[in-house]
Amino acid sequence: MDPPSTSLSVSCRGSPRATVKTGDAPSPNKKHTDVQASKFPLTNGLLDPKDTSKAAKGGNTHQRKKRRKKAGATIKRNEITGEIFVARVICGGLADRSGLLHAGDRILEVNGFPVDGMEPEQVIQVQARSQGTIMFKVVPITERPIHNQTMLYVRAMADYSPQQDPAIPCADAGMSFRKGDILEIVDQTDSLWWQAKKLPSSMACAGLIPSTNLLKRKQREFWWSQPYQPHICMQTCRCSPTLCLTLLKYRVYLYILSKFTGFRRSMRLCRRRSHSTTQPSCHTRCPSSCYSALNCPFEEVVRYQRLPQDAHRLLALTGPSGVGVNQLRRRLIEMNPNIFRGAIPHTTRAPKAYEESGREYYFTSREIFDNMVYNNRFLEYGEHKGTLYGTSIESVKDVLNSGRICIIDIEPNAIQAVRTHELKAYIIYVKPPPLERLRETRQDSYITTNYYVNRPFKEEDFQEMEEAARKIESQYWQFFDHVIVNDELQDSCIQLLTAVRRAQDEPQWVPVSWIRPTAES
Ligand SMILES: Nc1ncnc2c1ncn2[C@@H]1O[C@H](COP(=O)(O)OP(=O)(O)OP(=O)(O)O)[C@@H](O)[C@H]1O
Repeated sequence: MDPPSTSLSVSCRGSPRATVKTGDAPSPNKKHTDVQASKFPLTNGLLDPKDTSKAAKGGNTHQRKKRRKKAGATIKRNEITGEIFVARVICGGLADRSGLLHAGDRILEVNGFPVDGMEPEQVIQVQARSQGTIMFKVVPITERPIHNQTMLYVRAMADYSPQQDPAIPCADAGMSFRKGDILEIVDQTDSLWWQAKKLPSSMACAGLIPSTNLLKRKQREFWWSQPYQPHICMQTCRCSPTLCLTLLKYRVYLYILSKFTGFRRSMRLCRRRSHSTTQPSCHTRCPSSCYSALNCPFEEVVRYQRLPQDAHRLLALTGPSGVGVNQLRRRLIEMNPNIFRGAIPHTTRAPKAYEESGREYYFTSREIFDNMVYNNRFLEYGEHKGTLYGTSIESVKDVLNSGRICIIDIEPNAIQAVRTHELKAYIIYVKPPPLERLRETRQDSYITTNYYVNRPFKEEDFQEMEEAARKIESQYWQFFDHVIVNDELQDSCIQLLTAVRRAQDEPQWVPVSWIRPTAES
């Protein structure tokens, strides 16, 4: 005897209902094309016949798109038998909420029209022409797979747009995301196409996104299709420190910031140079400059709330040269030096008469410094006029272990070095305001360049800042926990204080490896 088929009717005035009839058994899957099963309009999960008629009879495409909502299922055709199947049911959509349609169900009829042999697009047209109740006659899948879905949250490391992805089974069911977005993966049944929701979100319905494996595959294919470019970054910094440093050619700016204890002379790596150069450098501890979404298109994250007895999270400010990173850092420390501290840097230069090792700097020999570089003990380091400067992990930990909040400014390519289980850095990106606001707000400010200390800002400084910001954002946006547009300085300081409080006292998404350390982390 044939297995039973089911007629599903979805009504605008009542709950979805089902009746059982007889029909054919579904055939085994062959080659399929997914298409969004339905675009009929829904109001609170029910069909709205008025909207259906409007959408069918009139209005431009945009209006129609706006009125129509997704039914939440996609269909596919067995290319050999011509049978139409439900390809997937989108989590949270009408079909899912009704509990009546399941992936693998074979569709026999839509509103009395037999659909066998039709193209999926034709099936959709039949459905789109329907008003009010839409009736599906289906043969339910005999063995529904049991899925033990585990909750997975990820941070996207790349941008994705379903409309620009020819491989997506159904672009209408796809969900776009931008790097840095937090996604809740609600369904991983299909190893290639996951279902996800963007957080924070009020959207009931999930969207299709490529899985990690699929993205990696796509990125590998893209990478291989690119012309060969020699890559000379020495990621591990296991090279001879002297060779490494010679390659760096970094300059360091020194500012005497304050006479207060804990206020160090800032080690300023030359931002201009590092942002304008296309050569990758190896002056950071981790291979951050080579960080590639190829390795990890999604980063698994968990919600982390610092406990009162835990060390504070490191605050790391970054941004284009001249934007005001150091000014903001300095103001925060000035506000409360008992709470906020910078990390004392190491240097190979001789101490001046008034300087004391461990106060302004840790004064070390070149051999010791080289050794520290070799053992990856610096978050970042550089050379200026034959002298080496570096911020060590140990000096950051000293501040954190003293119960204070450590605030440092870093180059963007040192971000990965501070995103660790032990430092749990909260990354704040300081972004320049639009050009006209830069001109207005920086009228009485001074910039320090490679050649001048404290000269008035010029138009080219603003242009360079904008350009550097664009590059930083395109490469590192996914790592920023907070963004401050440094327009009015006073406002930015308030925003910084708020961000600092949030970082320490409110739950945040952090890499899962910080909470459940793995062998690699
Ligand atoms: N919002 C602001 N409005 C006006 N002036 C500002 C603002 N923010 C910073 N400045 C001024 O801009 C100048 C550059 O700031 P700062 O030294 O902090 O830059 P930076 O980002 O640390 O860059 P670099 O690393 O190249 O030194 C300083 O004179 C500072 O006082």
